[in-house]
Amino acid sequence: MLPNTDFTTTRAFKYLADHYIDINSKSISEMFEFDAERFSKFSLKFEDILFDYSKNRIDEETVALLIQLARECSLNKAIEAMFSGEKINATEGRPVLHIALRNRSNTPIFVDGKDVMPDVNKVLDQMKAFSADIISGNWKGYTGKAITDVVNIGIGGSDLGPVMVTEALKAYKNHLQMHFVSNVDGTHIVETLKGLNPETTLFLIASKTFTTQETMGNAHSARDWFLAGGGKEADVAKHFAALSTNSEGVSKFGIDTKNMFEFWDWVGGRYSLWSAIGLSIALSIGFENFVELLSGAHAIDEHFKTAELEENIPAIMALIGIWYNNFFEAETNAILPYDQYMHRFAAYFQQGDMESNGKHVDRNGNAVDYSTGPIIWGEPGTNGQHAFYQLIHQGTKLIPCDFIAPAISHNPLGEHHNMLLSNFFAQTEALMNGKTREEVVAELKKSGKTDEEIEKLAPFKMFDGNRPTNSFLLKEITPRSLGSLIAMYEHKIFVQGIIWNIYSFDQWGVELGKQLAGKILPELKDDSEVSSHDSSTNGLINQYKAWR
Ligand SMILES: O=P(O)(O)OC[C@H]1O[C@@H](O)[C@@H](O)[C@@H](O)[C@@H]1O
Repeated sequence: MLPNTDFTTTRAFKYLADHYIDINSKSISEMFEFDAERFSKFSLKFEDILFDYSKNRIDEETVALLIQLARECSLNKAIEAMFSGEKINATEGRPVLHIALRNRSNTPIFVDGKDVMPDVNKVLDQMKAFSADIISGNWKGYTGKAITDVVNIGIGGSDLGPVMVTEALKAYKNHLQMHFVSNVDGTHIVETLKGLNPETTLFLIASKTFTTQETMGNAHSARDWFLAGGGKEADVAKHFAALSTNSEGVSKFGIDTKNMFEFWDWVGGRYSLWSAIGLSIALSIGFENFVELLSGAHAIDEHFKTAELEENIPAIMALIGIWYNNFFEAETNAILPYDQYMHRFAAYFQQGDMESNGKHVDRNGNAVDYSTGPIIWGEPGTNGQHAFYQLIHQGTKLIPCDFIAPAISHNPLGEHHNMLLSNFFAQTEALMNGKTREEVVAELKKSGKTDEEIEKLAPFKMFDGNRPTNSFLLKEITPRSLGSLIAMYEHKIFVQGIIWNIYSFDQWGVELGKQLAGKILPELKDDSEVSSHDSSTNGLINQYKAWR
C-alpha cells in the first residue's frame, strides 16, 4: 500500500510556508557570499555525475524541512512498495517494475508470488542473440542480403525513449541505419521509406498494447510497402519483429510470435525503454552497450533505495521541484542539455513527467487543491540561448532550469567544447547574479553614453538574477552515465507523485484521446454533412470534407 498523506497538512509544509517568506527575501548570490561551503554542502556526486544544486533558492533549513516533508509523507515506505512489486499503480491494478528490467543483481522480484527475473532475463537473452545476428549480418533478408536499415514503428513510450537514447548515444553507433516512425501523418512513413530497400529493411513494431491506432496504421502501411516491393507473405517473418505485451494482437497482425519480444503490463509505456522496447537501442549500439545503459540505471536504483534522503539525488531533485512548484508557484521546469546528441532529452521527459504527474485527483479520488506536475520543456544549449532564454532571464515568470553537460565531448573539435561549456557555466552564473544598476551604469559609461542616455537605457539592461538552476556535469555521456541520468529523472517523478499523493503510473487523460478519435473516424469516410457535434466541430469537419 502506498502511504496516503495530504502533504499540505503536514507540519513540514506549515514550516516551509513560513520559511518561504524568509527565503523569498534572500538572494542566492548573497547566500554564496555568506557561506564559503555552499557548493560542497549542496552538491552530490554519483560515479561520474556531479549534481550541483547550490544555485537554488534554498538554505540548510530549506533542505532539512523538505526532507522532513518527505519523511512525513512516508517516502521510504513508498520506495519499498515499488521495489517489492506491490500494485502501486492501483487504478490499473498493476505493480510498477521498470526497476526489474535493469535489475542486474538479479535478486528475485515477486509479482503475485512469481519471481519476474527469469522472464526478464529470457527476453534479454533473446534480444542479445537477435541483435548479434542482425548486426553481424548473419540474419538474412528474403533475398539473402544482410539488414542495413531498421525502422522502429511506435509512438509515445514506444518511440520517445528509443529515439532519445539512440540519438544521445550516436557516438556508439554501428553501421545499421536507424529510423523511427511515430506520427500517423502519412508523411512520416512515406518520407522514411523513401530510399529504403525492402530486401534489407527490418521493421520493429513497438507497441505495448498492439492496438494503438497510429502504430497499427503505420505497421500496415509498412507491410503493404514491403509486399509491393517484392516481398511475399512468407517473407514477412524475416523483416518484421514485434515488441509487445500482446501476443494475440501480434499473431493476428501476421508476425510470427518467434519474432516477438515480450514485456509485461507492469512496465509503463513511458518507462519501457529498458524492456524489449529498447531493441532498437540494442541494435543501434550493440547489446553490451545496452546492458551498460541498464547497469547505469540499476546503480541509481540501488542509490535511490539505500541512500539517506540528504544524499539521495532523485529525492533532492524532487524536493527542490516541489519547493518551486508549491511555494514559489513556478509552473514550468526547463531541461537544457548542453550536448547536441541529447537533443531529444527534454522531449522524452515531457512524456515521462507530464504523463505521470499531470493529475488533478489524489489517491483518494478527491480533486486536489494544490499544484501537481510541472510543464516540462527545453531545447539543447546553446540554441535555446538565442531563442527563449530572454524570458528566463528577464521575463515575469520563475523558471527553474536543469543544465546538463558532459566534460568530455565525443567530438573534440578545436575550441568548440570550451565554447559550449563556457556558455553553460556563464548562463547559470548570470541567471543567479543578474546585473545590478551599478554594473549597467558602469558598462554604459564605458561605452561613451551620456548621463541622459544611461538614465533611459538602464532599466532595460538590468537583470534581477536570483533565478534558480540545477547543474548536472557528467564526465562523459556514456551508456552507463546516460542510464543513470535517466533513472535519476524517473525517480524524481516518482518522489513528486508520492508527495502530491497522486497516481503517477496511469494515463487516463491520454486514453480519452484514443476513444474520441475512434468515434469521429467513421464520420470522415463519406462526404455527407455532419451535424451531431457542436457547431465548431461540425463546421470544421464539413469544411474538411469540402476541401479534401
Ligand atoms: O505502446 P503502445 O501501447 O502503442 O502505447 C503508446 C503510448 O500510447 C499513449 O496513448 C499512452 O498510453 C502512452 O503511455 C503510450 O506510451
